[in-house]
Amino acid sequence: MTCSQEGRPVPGGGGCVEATGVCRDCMGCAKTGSGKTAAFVLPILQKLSEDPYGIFCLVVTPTRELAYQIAEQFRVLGKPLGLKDCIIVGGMDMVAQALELSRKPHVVIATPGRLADHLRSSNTFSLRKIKFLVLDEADRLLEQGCTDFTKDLEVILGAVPATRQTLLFSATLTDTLNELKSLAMNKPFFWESQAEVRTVDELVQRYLLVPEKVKDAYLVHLIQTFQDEHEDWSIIIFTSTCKDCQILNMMLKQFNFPSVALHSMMKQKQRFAALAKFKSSVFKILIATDVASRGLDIPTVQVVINHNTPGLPKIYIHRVGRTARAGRHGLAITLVTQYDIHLVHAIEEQIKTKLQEFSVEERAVLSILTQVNVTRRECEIKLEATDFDEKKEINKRKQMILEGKDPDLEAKRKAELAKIKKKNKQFRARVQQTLQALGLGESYTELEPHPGSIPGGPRTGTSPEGRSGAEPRALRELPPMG
Ligand SMILES: Nc1ncnc2c1ncn2[C@@H]1O[C@H](COP(=O)(O)OP(=O)(O)OP(=O)(O)O)[C@@H](O)[C@H]1O
Repeated sequence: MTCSQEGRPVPGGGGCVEATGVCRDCMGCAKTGSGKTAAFVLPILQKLSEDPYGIFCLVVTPTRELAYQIAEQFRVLGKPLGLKDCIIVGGMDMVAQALELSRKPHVVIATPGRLADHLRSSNTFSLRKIKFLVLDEADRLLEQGCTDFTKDLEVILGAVPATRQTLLFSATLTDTLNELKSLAMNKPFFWESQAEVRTVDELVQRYLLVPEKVKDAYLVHLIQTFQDEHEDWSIIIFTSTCKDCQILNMMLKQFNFPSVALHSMMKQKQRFAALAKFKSSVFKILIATDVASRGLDIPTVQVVINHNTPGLPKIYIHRVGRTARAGRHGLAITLVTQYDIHLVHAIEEQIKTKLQEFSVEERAVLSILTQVNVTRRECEIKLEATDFDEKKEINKRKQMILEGKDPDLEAKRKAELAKIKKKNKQFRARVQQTLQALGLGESYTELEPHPGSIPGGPRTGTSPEGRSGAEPRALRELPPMG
């Protein structure tokens, strides 16, 4: 493959070694499951074979599971070279890691937080001689989301030499291109796979319009159907929060589904164990937060279900990319409530394709509705009896302290904000009452979302029943809830 500078690949272009022999930094953007890992592992191993020493290469990646997966690829492909690697991630023994680092492995694969901790606290190893710095899922590493890596990255970038080759990879690089360019120097070579549609052709993408309150019944019905019809299929269900992930797992277990959970509030050993059980197909259902949405390569995954519609199109791209990998086929179903329709439109616009409706037997959903809702409530009560929320609070406080914030001050600010919001709400309610008393309430109630309707006109692939614009049947036929 050859390229143009900062452009798409062009025939006969110069590649990433300039005429002067100096290696240019590289930014690689290709669809999920297309083999980006091997695209950086193989050239690094080739260079390592010419001049083997440690520490030769540093790979930084956002999640611990991904670090282990990348290390596995280095091990398999680097076996003939007698490659020595070292994985530096949080949740594992820091002393053992320090010892491994001091033994000068050829390749270090790390998550930012733990590596920065080692750099701050230890002088038994050095990254001053590395030739390659790889930032896998580079856009995530630079994002300032719920986990902000920027401070740790500063420490890491301060510890690596200026003369190095930096390689940035992701399926969604383009949105953060300008920030990434500041990391990649010496006229970065930018390679982007040419395709209008940003998801793979082998992926069938569907949405299922469901009222918020009956979402779980639809989920249970979908899983039951897939289990009955395709015994060997593995399914990943993505949820928005750790708590939801935990509750859904408890709930599915109550229905005797073989499920495991993966989220950041679990101990690292439990996380690895859950993933291993799912990878080996001992458990066919993985319920996960976005900690599993990037990079994980599990060939047996046939279906991805989004229990919540992702708030950002790029999260959607990575989540659904856990299936239909390396030329295989896969199915992604996104549960969409009346409040999420604008999110679906944003996703469709980004991926340049329309999601089509997935039709289900609604009578079957209705038949399990009460049982599912009661089970969920029972699981919620069980979880409330544990210290799950308390643990979350402790973790939050720890994170704030690490970020240099005062947790008590932050709590006070949050409480004040909530007070202001409450006052605003009361004020709006009073205005609404007054308007209604004057017979002017109509224009305000129009702002409320109508369950089941899809603003933005009819969609492609609507089922023959033509649910677009109409209230879904399940919503009208719901039996009274217990
Ligand atoms: N040339 C190849 N031929 C066949 N399979 C390949 C090839 N290169 C890579 N693979 C396999 O394709 C799968 C997906 O590769 P990989 O995990 O690197 O994808 P990716 O592009 O990094 O995806 P993501 O964006 O989701 O991280 C892996 O199982 C890998 O072993």
